[in-house]
Amino acid sequence: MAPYRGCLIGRFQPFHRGHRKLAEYVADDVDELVVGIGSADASHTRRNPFTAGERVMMVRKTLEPFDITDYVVPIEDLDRNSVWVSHVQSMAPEFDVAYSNNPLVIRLFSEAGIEVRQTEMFDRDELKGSEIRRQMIDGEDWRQHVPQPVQDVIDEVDGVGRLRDIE
Ligand SMILES: Nc1ncnc2c1ncn2[C@@H]1O[C@H](COP(=O)(O)OP(=O)(O)OP(=O)(O)O)[C@@H](O)[C@H]1O
Ligand SMILES: NC(=O)c1ccc[n+]([C@@H]2O[C@H](COP(=O)(O)O)[C@@H](O)[C@H]2O)c1
Repeated sequence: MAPYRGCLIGRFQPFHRGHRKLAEYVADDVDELVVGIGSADASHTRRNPFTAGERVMMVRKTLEPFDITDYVVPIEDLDRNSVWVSHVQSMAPEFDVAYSNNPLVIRLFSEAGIEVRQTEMFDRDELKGSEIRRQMIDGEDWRQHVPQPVQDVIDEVDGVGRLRDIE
């Protein structure tokens, strides 16, 4: 029988401890995990500082110790929401269920007849990409909110310097 696959889509700017807990939770639900790196074409902005490749490294290195097969697939944005789900399907391994709390993503998958599961938010006050990026810019302790392999990637690419330099 084909493995039951779940797809987790997000921008992961950066991949933080909330995302890791979410991936752990989804891994319990499915045989294989597809992680879609959304807005793959975006980088070097305050909202999307990291490239798709850098985010692939963050996710792969963090999920490495997990006992699950995972596929990490960059997915560029499109100007047309109406064909985005087909675009995702054209880039990712076939999956049975998607996981997201993003209202637009939920709406688009549901209209395409794909089951979407919403999940609990963990420590959302602290585990939030925009807040972690702000802490990086303001010199606060962002490290506690991201897994060690993600800290290593951010250090490798001088992510803090990059965020401070760009508008
Ligand atoms: N703390 C968290 N706990 C569980 N799931 C989370 C948490 N933060 C985000 N997610 C989920 O991860 C997916 C991807 O989220 P995303 O990459 O936008 O993170 P974010 O922290 O909301 O970042 P940003 O503030 O940059 O929008 C979404 O489905 C979102 O609901
Ligand atoms: N038309 C489109 O390109 C389209 C539509 C819906 C979601 N998305 C992407 O899906 C991802 C959703 O992730 P977030 O939940 O982290 O926002 C984002 O990268 C978003 O840009 C793209």
